[in-house]
Amino acid sequence: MLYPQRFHQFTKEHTDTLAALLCGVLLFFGWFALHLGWLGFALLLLPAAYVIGGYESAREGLTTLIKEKELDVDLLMIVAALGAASLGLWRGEYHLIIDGAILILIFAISGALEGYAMRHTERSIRSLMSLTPDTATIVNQTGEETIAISQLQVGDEIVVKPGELIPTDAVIVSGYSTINQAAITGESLPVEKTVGEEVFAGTLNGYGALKLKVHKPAASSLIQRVIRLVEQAQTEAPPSQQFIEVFERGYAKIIVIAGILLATLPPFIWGWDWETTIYRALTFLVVASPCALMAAIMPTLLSGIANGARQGILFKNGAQLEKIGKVRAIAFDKTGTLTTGQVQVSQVIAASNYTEIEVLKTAAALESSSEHPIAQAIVQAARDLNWVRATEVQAIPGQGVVGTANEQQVIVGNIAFIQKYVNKLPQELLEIAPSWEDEGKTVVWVAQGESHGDEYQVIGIIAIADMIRPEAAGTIARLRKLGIEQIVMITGDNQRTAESVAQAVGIDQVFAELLPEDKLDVIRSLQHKYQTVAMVGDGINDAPALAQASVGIAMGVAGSDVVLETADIVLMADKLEKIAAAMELGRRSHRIIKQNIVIALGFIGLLLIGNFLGNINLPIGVIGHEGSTVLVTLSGLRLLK
Ligand SMILES: Nc1ncnc2c1ncn2[C@@H]1O[C@H](COP(=O)(O)OP(=O)(O)OP(=O)(O)O)[C@@H](O)[C@H]1O
Ligand SMILES: [Cu+]
Repeated sequence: MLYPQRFHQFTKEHTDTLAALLCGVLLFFGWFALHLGWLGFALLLLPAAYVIGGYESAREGLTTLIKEKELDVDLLMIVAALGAASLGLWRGEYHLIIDGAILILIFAISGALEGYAMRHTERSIRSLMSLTPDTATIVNQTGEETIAISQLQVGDEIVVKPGELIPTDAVIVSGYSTINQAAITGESLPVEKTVGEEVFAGTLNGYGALKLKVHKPAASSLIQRVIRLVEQAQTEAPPSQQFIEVFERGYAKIIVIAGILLATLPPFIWGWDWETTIYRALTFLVVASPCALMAAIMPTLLSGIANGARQGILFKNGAQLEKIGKVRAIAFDKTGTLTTGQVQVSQVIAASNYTEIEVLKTAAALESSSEHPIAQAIVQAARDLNWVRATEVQAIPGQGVVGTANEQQVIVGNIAFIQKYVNKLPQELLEIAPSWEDEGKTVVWVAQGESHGDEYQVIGIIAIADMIRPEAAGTIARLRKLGIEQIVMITGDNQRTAESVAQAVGIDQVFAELLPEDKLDVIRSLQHKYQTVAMVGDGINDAPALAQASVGIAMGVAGSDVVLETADIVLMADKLEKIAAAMELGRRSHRIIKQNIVIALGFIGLLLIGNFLGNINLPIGVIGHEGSTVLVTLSGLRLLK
């Protein structure tokens, strides 16, 4: 049964192409028959060409007319073609029927082309989905069993053999392997993954056998969410397209009114004969229609989205593709964006009377309840020491955590946070901290005191080191080359650390020690000056700023869900240099759209003048009009490359 089903799919996908083809063949034989003088035969073939080529647009046009009481341009085309045919029949000038059929044919071709652009986009994204297997091998008491993905439950354990596709998002519980994540990131270099790390549905397992634990329902796996996002992208028209659509509807009405006037008045005013009058009115209807203008934007943007998806750049809608090309200022978060965010404890120094072990243990007791990367680094460093998880832990975003451990009130966080509790910081630590910060490290202070007492004491400081992304400096330089006027860093971390990183990557303006809402203010003030501002971030603390920015860009897919939802563009490949690629793509699409609009308006203007001066006949009008529509569509498809 595979073959008929495939055939069915094939025909479904290609109906408009087939219709155009069939229309062309019928038209050709109709024209031939007419030349041989077989009138009856021609009058059989040509109407068939009309029906097959025009059916789809007529149906759509009539639906819009009836349901929304709006005129669309497609309907005008059909009316013009039918008008030509009627005129031909009435006057016995059968070549007019051919002219109308040519109109329908080229119209069908441009529709097929547009459909092709749509499907191509969809396919680039669907190809992600087709990569996920339908079944998974689950391990239970009775051994291994193959079940459908839809039956997987959270908590199930599954095995994935070398060379197999990962069936659903899950966490590795045993084994080690290299995984090709190209399906979601566009990056074919395999990444190493081991126990505790997350693997994604649709990615390809390398040489290691893995045992995984399912930690979220298959339907909410990353790839499914991405597919949903893209489906949304296709249904939401960007503002420029919306504008064109509103314009179209108003314009279509004007054309109809003008067309009716042109078809009725000239015989009375200038004494034209009826045939010339109607012929010119029909030509007017065709050449004045804004088909080419309609095709100027969407195919281009869809092609751009498809192109981005292939490179691991996910545009959530076409508007963002247009916008990122216009960005004049860009703000980067530090941790996890300019740096890898895989932070590590590099040094620990205890205050007098305490030991380094105590500092780490105390900090870990609290940080084990925090999600912050710093927290994870501290817990990791203290993994071989035995400590008891603190109680009453409270995380204060952008500052630190407080809680109770060993019957003591403990505070872990940055210096400003600690100073709220401790009056006098140890002099020797105050001297060391800045030198760490100058190396780009973050200093975490740990203090403790009697519960409910007010005597807190610093017990030590911990240096947290992060690695600057190797591609960061290159990306900043490339953005400067692209003419971005302002590049800033905004971070919750302290000024010295921030400046050290900024200097290393070539950013000269730094806003440090910001709370999440302060980041938002910085974006606002940048927008005031530069209008279109992009923000690049990865953490929850960046979400407000990402939402405020004209273009919010999220790094990587492993980030938090909030960020994935808030951002307009997701760099799935987790590579900074994709920002420059996204901008170039945005600018190219902007350029192509502008060219398209100029071409479209140019053709409409020329043809209108030609028609008015009376030296254009219907076939030339049709070819000029529909030809420019096809030209503009094809020009948009350039962006696929
Ligand atoms: N759980 C925590 N443990 C220790 N310190 C913390 C914790 N959470 C926040 N801090 C302190 O607050 C500062 C700001 O944190 P925030 O999460 O806003 O930004 P960040 O992760 O340092 O950097 P960025 O804003 O560049 O992503 C941190 O640099 C750290 O000093
Ligand atoms: Cu048209």
